[in-house]
Amino acid sequence: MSSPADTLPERVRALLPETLPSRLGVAVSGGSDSLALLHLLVRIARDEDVRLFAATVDHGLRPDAAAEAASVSETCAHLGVSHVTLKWTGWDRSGNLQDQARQARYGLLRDWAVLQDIPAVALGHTADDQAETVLMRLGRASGVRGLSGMSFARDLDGVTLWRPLLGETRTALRDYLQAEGVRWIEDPSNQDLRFDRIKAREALGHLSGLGITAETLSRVAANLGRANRALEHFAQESARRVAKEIACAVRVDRAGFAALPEEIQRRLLVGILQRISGPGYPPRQSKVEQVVQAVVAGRSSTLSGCQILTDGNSSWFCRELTAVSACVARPAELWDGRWIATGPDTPGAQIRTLGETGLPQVPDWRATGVPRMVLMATPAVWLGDQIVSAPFAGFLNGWTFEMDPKFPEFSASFLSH
Ligand SMILES: Nc1ncnc2c1ncn2[C@@H]1O[C@H](COP(=O)(O)OP(=O)(O)OP(=O)(O)O)[C@@H](O)[C@H]1O
Repeated sequence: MSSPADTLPERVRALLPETLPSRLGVAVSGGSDSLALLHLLVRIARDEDVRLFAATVDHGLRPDAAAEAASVSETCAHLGVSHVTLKWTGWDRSGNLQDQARQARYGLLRDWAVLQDIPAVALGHTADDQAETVLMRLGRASGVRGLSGMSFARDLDGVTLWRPLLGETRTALRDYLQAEGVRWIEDPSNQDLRFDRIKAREALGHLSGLGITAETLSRVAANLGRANRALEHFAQESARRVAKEIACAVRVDRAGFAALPEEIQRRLLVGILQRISGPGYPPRQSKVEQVVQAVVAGRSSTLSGCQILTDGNSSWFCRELTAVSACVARPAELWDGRWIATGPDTPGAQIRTLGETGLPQVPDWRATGVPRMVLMATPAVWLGDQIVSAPFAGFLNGWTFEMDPKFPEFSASFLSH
């Protein structure tokens, strides 16, 4: 890290996959990091017959933003890289502006990439960003996953994000730009101490006496990233042994679960909850601990729109009936954001929970071996008050339900995305 600027291109190339896609995106704000990334990728793309596409998001929040985007556009034209400015106009003047702007930025970049048939977009996060992330997460008492910081690659709804500068310090990148005679834009919000990231940057400057620097903290992140991958692997293997997906629910063998280390129990629980009620913010640590205890002790509980029921040696994780009882969809529409029904053309058919009134219409539901509460929260096909099909309760009548293929398979729920 912080090694000489003249070997920077080789170091960055070595981090990227061996074969690059023929169309590669790069997100350029105009600051030193992403501008260095642009220049480095131009060199790489030229050597490897890759077409580079750059995008700048104009959040419309600072008077200079449009001029900055125009300056990036000019630089790109000079380098022979096609460039677009993506404008964000969506702020409703409520909520956390930084957070909304960031989410909007990723959304715009993702949609642009999909539209342009660009499978991967490179971002200019550096070792300094990584160190600041780790420092901020220390303040939130994060665990192994959080302290692993940002990963090199991540999926953003079908587009891969790469961070090839994570091993480089901002100083090394600025040295490189200076050597190349490139000028960058200083973002004034980088001085704004209202932002935690800027506070972390400031604090980092006072910790070097303890050997805590951008380099060491980003190495800590890399070490913990490796540990995290090992834990994910173990969690995935454990899930295969003690958990099984049945009828929109997950059945967990309580004895197997109780024998697992606490960290793995927690990871299993969070993965299962997100599998059942869809991705979202992970539940709070204290809540997760309570539910782990409840499963081990055989008590029922609820969390994140899921119901956890005990049935002999098993715990069942299913949708909480009240969380889905108002969900109504037509066949071919997503039910509860995830399930799609396919069956014979039935005008007027609706997808609703099987519920208390539907279950008695399915005489053989007990043959499934699935608890009543679990089945009641599953989707069924209705025509008025009549059940047409309840596949999870064993009454198919020509219908099936499948999870939207955009969701990964169950065992992938325990891996970071
Ligand atoms: N306005 C922008 N337009 C295009 N790309 C941007 C813009 N802002 C940031 N980026 C991209 O994101 C990278 C990281 O910048 P920054 O740390 O400000 O982003 P962030 O999205 O807030 O990061 P994080 O993912 O940690 O929240 C930049 O190097 C650049 O590649």
